[in-house]
Amino acid sequence: MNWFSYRDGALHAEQVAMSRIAEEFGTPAYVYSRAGLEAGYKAYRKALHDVPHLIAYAVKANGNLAVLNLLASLGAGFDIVSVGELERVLAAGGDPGRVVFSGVGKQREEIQRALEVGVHCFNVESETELDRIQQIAESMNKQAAVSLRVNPDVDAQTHPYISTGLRDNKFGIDINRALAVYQRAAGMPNIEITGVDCHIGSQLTRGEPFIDALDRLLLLVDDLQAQGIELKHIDIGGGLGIAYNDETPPTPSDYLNTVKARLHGRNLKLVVEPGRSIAGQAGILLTRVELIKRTDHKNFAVVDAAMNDLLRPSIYSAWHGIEPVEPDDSKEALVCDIVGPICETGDFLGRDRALKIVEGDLLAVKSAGAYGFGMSSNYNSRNRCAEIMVDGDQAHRVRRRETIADQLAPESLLPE
Ligand SMILES: Cc1ncc(COP(=O)(O)O)c(C=O)c1O
Ligand SMILES: N[C@@H](CCCC[NH3+])C(=O)O
Repeated sequence: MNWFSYRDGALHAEQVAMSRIAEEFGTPAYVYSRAGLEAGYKAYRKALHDVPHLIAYAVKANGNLAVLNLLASLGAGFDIVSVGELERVLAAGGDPGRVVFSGVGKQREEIQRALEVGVHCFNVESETELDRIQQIAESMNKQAAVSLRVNPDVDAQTHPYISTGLRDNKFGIDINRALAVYQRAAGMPNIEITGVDCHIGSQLTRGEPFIDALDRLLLLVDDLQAQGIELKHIDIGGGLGIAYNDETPPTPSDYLNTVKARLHGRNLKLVVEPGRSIAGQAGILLTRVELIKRTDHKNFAVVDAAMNDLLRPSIYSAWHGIEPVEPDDSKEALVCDIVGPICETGDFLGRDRALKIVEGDLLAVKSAGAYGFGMSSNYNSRNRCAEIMVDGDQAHRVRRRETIADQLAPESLLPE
């Protein structure tokens, strides 16, 4: 389902025409749909209404403050991987008691801050980190709630760069070591064991790898119980994919019904960490065709967005739907690559697309609500673009476009 649809010959986000947004706020711009974000979150809430649960939205997918604030107001918790993400959650009104802290390289100051505000738990990714948390918690005279992120050695069948549950990946504690690490943790005075966690990758389009990983985790839960270590929660991570093109991932409810059936009869709160499946389809990148470049071999539509705005096509060869905002059949179809102005051949948003476009037309790059703005950069000293949230018939700017002055301000010169 997509919250961007065509009416009166133009693409609308809910009731606002994209051409109006381009006029008012300029391009390129990310445009999010409040209704889409709400629906993404509520799909999880509905699927989990009958079991104790925590929906910890993965901030990395889209950490815009208005997005976080909206999700917090709906009751979401958050999965964070840095103190920066923690501060964003707090600034957006999120409840630290509903935050899980993941990541393989948590720094001392980050652990300290998380203990200070009282996060729900740390998803611990190594024994070294466990020792570090014990040490810091002791120095602060606090108890640290801890869940071990286990690496179950399961192939998520996704792009290798975003697969995280194989034993060759840097994430989590080898499942074969987990029992011993739990036993060590149980003896640490400032550690409170609360759960177990795994996250095997992102953009999974089949349910089997999730269930495979869950089954392995449940064997561990049973072993722990036999050793007298009782867990309060099981965190199955995020990772559910979306349809960028013709993929057919399970819906949250299909996926979670299978999970709930597996957990039936166990006294475990179910924690999930979805990112993409909440925000992905609720955003587009709006861009304008600067010029059309024709050669004997190939045509290029050079647009005003680039790989610095949307990196996914460049680094994962990811496919995003690209469509004119005002489709016009009277125009001639042009087979072209949609490219940005950046000095890299890898700077493309789409390849070999047939588009009926001329210079000046607006394009929508679809399914860009997750891992879009969050992965953007200032490469080639380009300004990071604005973010707009459409709410019914209103469009609000929820982050202004940077200016060159913003980029120059923090720089310092060597003393003379
Ligand atoms: C630990 C962790 N949790 C949750 C997520 C969210 O994943 P997704 O956006 O695929 O749901 C990620 C990213 O893959 C992650 O690394
Ligand atoms: N950045 C990735 C997803 C990585 C998920 C983070 N663990 C993407 O754009 O698809």
